[in-house]
Amino acid sequence: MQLTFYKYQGTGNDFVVIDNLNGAVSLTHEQVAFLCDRRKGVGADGLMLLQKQEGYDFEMVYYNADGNLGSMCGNGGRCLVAFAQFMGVIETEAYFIASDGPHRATVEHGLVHLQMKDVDGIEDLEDACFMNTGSPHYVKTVDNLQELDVFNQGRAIRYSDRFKSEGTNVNFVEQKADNTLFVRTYERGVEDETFSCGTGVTACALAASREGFTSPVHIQVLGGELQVSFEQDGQGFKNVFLIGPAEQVFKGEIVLN
Ligand SMILES: N[C@H](CCC[C@H](N)C(=O)O)C(=O)O
Repeated sequence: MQLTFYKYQGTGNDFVVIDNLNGAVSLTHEQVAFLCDRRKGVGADGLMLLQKQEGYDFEMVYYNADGNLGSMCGNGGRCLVAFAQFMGVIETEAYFIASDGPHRATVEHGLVHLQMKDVDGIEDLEDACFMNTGSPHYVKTVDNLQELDVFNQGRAIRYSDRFKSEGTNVNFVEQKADNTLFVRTYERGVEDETFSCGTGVTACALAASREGFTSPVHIQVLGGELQVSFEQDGQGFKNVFLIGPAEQVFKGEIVLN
């Protein structure tokens, strides 16, 4: 089968994106893993299908690079909104359904503002915290993040007794001046450090709000800059938005076996 695909990236988190508005595309686990393989396929941190869904502008189907259906992906969501706009499915506002429920988004001055799910609360761990922002996130504050071995330290936490069966994404955060965080993330399903993780930086911003950081929090990641705005709601948070760029890189065709 010859498959037309698009490549998108949002702050260096990159995705194979496929138009499945006619419902004709159905990919196996192996085909998704092949398309995301950086040596044998196209190469990406994840793969998304743009699909029709009644009551919504579209449906986001997200797979991790390992070929498994994933939970919510914040950067992917922003990229799929940009793709839906490119395809003429939306103009500047979107209401779509993803694995963690409905999402609203707007495109303003080239940036996608994506509403994330409300977060009920933050679980405190011994020297870190844990929450679900659509995907599970462990958040640990560190010094000198540039020098940290994110791969090995992140992997050790992801495969620790508490997390090994379900997995978790692991974020390391350095607090900077001017309401800014520097974040590096080990991603479950990619099983490596990625250049940016949208649900991850969202978790880091909400965690930092407990230490005086205010909305919008500015976040630096290896692949660029993001912002997270939110409102406190008791122990939780509502009106959480992930704001950043989403760019089409290229379009191609690939033969699938
Ligand atoms: N890169 C994504 C997270 C993907 C989630 C996935 N790695 C998982 O939890 O299995 C983001 O921008 O939010």
